[in-house]
Amino acid sequence: MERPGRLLLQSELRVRNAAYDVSLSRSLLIWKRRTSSPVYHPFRPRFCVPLFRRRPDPGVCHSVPVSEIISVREEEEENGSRQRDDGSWKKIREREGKDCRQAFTVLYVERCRQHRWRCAEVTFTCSDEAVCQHWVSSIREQLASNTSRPKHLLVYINPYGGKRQGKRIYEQKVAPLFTQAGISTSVIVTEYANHARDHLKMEAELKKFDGVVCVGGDGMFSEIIHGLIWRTQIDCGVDPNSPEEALSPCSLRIGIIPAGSTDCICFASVGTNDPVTSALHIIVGDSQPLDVCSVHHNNMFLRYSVSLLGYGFYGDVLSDSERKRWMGPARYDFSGLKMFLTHHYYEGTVSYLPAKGIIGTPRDATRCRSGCVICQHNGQLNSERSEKYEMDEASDSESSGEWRTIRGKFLAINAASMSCACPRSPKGLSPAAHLADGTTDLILVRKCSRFNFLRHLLRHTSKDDQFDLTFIEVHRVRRFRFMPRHCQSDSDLELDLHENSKRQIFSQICKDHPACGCAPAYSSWNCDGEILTHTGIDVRVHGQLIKLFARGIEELPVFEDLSNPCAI
Ligand SMILES: CCCCCCCCCCCCC/C=C/[C@@H](O)[C@H](CO)NC(=O)CCCCCCCCCCCCCCC
Ligand SMILES: Nc1ncnc2c1ncn2[C@@H]1O[C@H](COP(=O)(O)OP(=O)(O)OP(=O)(O)O)[C@@H](O)[C@H]1O
Ligand SMILES: [Ca+2]
Repeated sequence: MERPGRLLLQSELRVRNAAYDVSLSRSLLIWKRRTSSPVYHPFRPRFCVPLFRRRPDPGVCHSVPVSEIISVREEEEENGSRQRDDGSWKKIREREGKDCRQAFTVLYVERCRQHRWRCAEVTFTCSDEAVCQHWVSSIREQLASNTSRPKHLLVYINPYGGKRQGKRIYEQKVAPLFTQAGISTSVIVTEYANHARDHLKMEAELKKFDGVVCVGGDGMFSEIIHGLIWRTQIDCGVDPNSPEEALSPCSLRIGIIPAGSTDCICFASVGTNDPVTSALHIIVGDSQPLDVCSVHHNNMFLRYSVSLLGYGFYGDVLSDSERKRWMGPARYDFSGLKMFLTHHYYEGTVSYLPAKGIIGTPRDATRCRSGCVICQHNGQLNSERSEKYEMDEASDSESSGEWRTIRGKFLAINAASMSCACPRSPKGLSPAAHLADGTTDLILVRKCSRFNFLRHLLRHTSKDDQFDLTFIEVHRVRRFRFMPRHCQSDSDLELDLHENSKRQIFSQICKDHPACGCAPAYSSWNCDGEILTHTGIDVRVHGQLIKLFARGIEELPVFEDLSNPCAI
């Protein structure tokens, strides 16, 4: 909890019918009831907790970090009652007695269950107009001095993502909050796939904006980052296609208003997929760096990924589900069940460069949370190393034997650059993965029985460790490559040429006759919900390449906080 610091203002004001000592510093707004008898808080406390967890608030004292004030509004007097700036009537004067003539309302962030944020408000009244004015202008000054808050945003809405609610969600839940916070917007409702990406690449006047807002799902977010990363590289004179180039970080932050089917990037970086919570994180100007993987095939750029790169099971689920878009988000469950029953495995070679010198492993009990020290430490390490080791990792370390290689039969090969937590699996594919540590967790699910695979899948939804199974291995890596068996070099394939040719014939037959039960030769990659056109890929993590309007998942509040500034 922050300490209040030097006071800018201190007055006795009224909240409803009670007198409060109200103070403002650069960091906190505090209002404390002027009474000696302990009473229960008449409003909701700062954290909305269930009644059974509420405690008597000794001095009825509230504090709000100035950084979490959304806006301040003067209540205007008219015809004996007061009118809000937004026009809705509010009879404050009648309620509070004739001496209370001036009022202002502070809107601020209030935390609710499951990482949700809401906009709460408190109205202060006082008899002196000058005092009231002074309070309003002081709070506004403090808000204006916060340079991390966006003032102008470029908003892209996918009207067809998820349950096709993107436009309604933005107009009803988000736009009114932006207006209250004094944020101006330029809104584009996309008319076709890749509209947002191409607009960002070629047309958008990015200098006019402090950030980009994506209303949609993970696929829509993917469009936004492709446009923004490409544009940034061109502006910085970096070749966006080269697998060996150090990419330039994007300066504009991206806000995600979740309106898709999985919304894993929003869920894993905020802790919930709630549009109002996301809008408030944008308004207060949060910033959360994010790792981005670049994916190449034979030195040709394919795509970027920030969440899941999945071959085998998740690739097959996605390919199958694309034909069932009409089912909405339920398509993933249908195709998931189908692919689970189909139980295909795939052969290939995975090579990877383990992440050395970093803190953390994929089996840690600690989680990436707001202000994560592991992301800070490893991020710093990465930026120090990037210049020095850029070429080493691409060539020297390979020849010096740092690369490790695994050949085998796999049900799934997954790379999770973040936890990939989502409502289907609140802990995610790799629960200990970090948003911004410059690594990805490479999860190999070797061929196993359906029963064992089900055990693994089920553990994504329980407390049990999904990696604690003999057929699973997981490595934290900076870079990896995959080569499906049918693409391997002649020398590799010569070993079992006869068997291979038999398999290729079978794979054709099996595509035509899926019921025959033979595994097809290859799957496809699911890259953040998009299917890649190639199967042999080279993946490299670019630490903290982009930034979100988020702060990572907050630890649950500790109510016994002894550093409560009200106690000072
Ligand atoms: C028995 C229940 C097991 C539940 C296991 C749940 C594991 C779920 C893990 C989800 C990980 C999502 C990673 C995020 C990927 C996104 O970049 C991408 C774009 O939005 N989404 C998907 O590809 C969408 C991928 C959606 C995958 C859904 C998989 C559903 C599996 C269902 C298996 C049913 C077996 C039932 C046997 C009786
Ligand atoms: N106007 C549009 N018409 C058709 N497709 C669009 C349009 N705008 C964007 N798209 C595409 O729609 C695809 C899916 O969008 P989105 O990610 O918003 O929803 P989703 O797939 O339901 O959710 P998730 O990605 O979270 O699973 C994206 O790949 C995006 O490129
Ligand atoms: Ca990471």
